[in-house]
Amino acid sequence: MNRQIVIEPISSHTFAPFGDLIEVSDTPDKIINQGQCGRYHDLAALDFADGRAGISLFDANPRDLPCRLEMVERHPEGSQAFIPMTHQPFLVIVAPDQGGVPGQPQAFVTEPGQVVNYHRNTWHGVLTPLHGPGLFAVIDRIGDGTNLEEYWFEEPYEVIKA
Ligand SMILES: NC(=O)N[C@@H](O)C(=O)O
Ligand code: NI
Repeated sequence: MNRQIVIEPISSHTFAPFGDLIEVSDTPDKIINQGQCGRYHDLAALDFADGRAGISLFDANPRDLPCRLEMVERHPEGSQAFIPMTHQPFLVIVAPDQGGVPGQPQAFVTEPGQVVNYHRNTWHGVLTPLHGPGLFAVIDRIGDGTNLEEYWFEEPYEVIKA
């Protein structure tokens, strides 16, 4: 069984089954602040069941490629957005759900400046910066319960560049 995952280009279309890929476009939705700022409005589907939205800061260790994927996780009660505080790409791993367990994982690397919002209950790898500092703002659900389901693969995958 091929346990290699080849990184593929990310686009809002390829990522759509798993979440929102957020970035500025050529034309802002609205020009504000006396013409000094473009607003790119309401770009993600946020979802926080029985809880509230929170902003946290994550300071994660950068990883080198190729890297091992030993597990994926998901948050049954809410979406989770990762907003890089640097202009650096990061690794995004997602997998479809197949009867309650993850199917074949897919790997993407964002373009600098792109933001990712995992939809509620989407299998994903943990935050994986590829360059330091691995500083991110994270918008996810604050509420009761664990809101975390982990799945450890019997055999790890190797994530490699195309
Ligand atoms: N557990 C946690 O707060 N972080 C993970 O959900 C993650 O996706 O990195
Ligand atoms: Ni997560």
